Amino acid sequence: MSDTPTILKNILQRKYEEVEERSSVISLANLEQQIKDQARDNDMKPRGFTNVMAHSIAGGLSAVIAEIKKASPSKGLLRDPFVPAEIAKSYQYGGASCLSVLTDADFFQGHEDYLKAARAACSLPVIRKDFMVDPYQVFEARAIGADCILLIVSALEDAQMLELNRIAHKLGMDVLVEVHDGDELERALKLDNRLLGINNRNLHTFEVSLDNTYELLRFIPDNRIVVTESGIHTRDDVKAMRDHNVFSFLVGETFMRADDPGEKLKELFS
Ligand SMILES: O=C(O)c1ccccc1NCC(=O)[C@H](O)[C@H](O)COP(=O)(O)O
Repeated sequence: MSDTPTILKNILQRKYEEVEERSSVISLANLEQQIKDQARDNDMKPRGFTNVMAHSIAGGLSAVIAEIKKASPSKGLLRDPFVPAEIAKSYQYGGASCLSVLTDADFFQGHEDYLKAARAACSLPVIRKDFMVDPYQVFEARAIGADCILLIVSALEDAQMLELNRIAHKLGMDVLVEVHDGDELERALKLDNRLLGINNRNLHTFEVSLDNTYELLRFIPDNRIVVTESGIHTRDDVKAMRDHNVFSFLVGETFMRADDPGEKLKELFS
């Protein structure tokens, strides 16, 4: 990776600072205790993110991870007013398989409370959409109720990725491993996770191209569930992906700009 500053590098730098700040307020031991205390609460048990995705696809449907994000670095403010619990209900009604909730505050105007509120308002599994660089964040994810975490290959060394993946599984969560190019894909395939995300957005330049999914697809073994991420806007985009045997989707902006996100989901996917 070059030394030129990019938005992804800025985000990652901030994440390391954030871990320092947060762990000085709530220790890792404290988080672990919270997770233990919640273990008997049925509502907090992991909801089986990957299984729900696999089940949707097996039934011939598209498995849609519907995203709840207020703003993004590339597009600015996407939705205001922004009520995560209402959006979650609307997504469930619209047929989403799972939810993705941005918890990053500085770049996406997200919050952990948004994940808690969205998850409490529906029965769908939820991925904590954030930039994971440290085990502390994985424990934090489970403590707030996340059923899955995102690991962005370009943000991590191999050893870090393995460690975060191992901790997530130990805590009963699933992992979506995200790649953008062939080198990252080669690294991602060393993990045995079923869920593999191909981001059509280059997180350094913001350029989006659905061709990215088509190009990387042929290198992915059949036992993986490929999730195409970013830049899905129309029924034609969905049809083109399905024609390429891609049945799982992560969609944010298109839903966030719609008056009724669940209706928009139906419009694109049914
Ligand atoms: O969306 C951004 O501007 C962005 C910038 C830097 C890192 C990540 C970023 N987005 C995360 C995502 O990839 C999307 O939230 C997700 O795939 C949904 O994409 P879309 O449907 O295009 O909102």
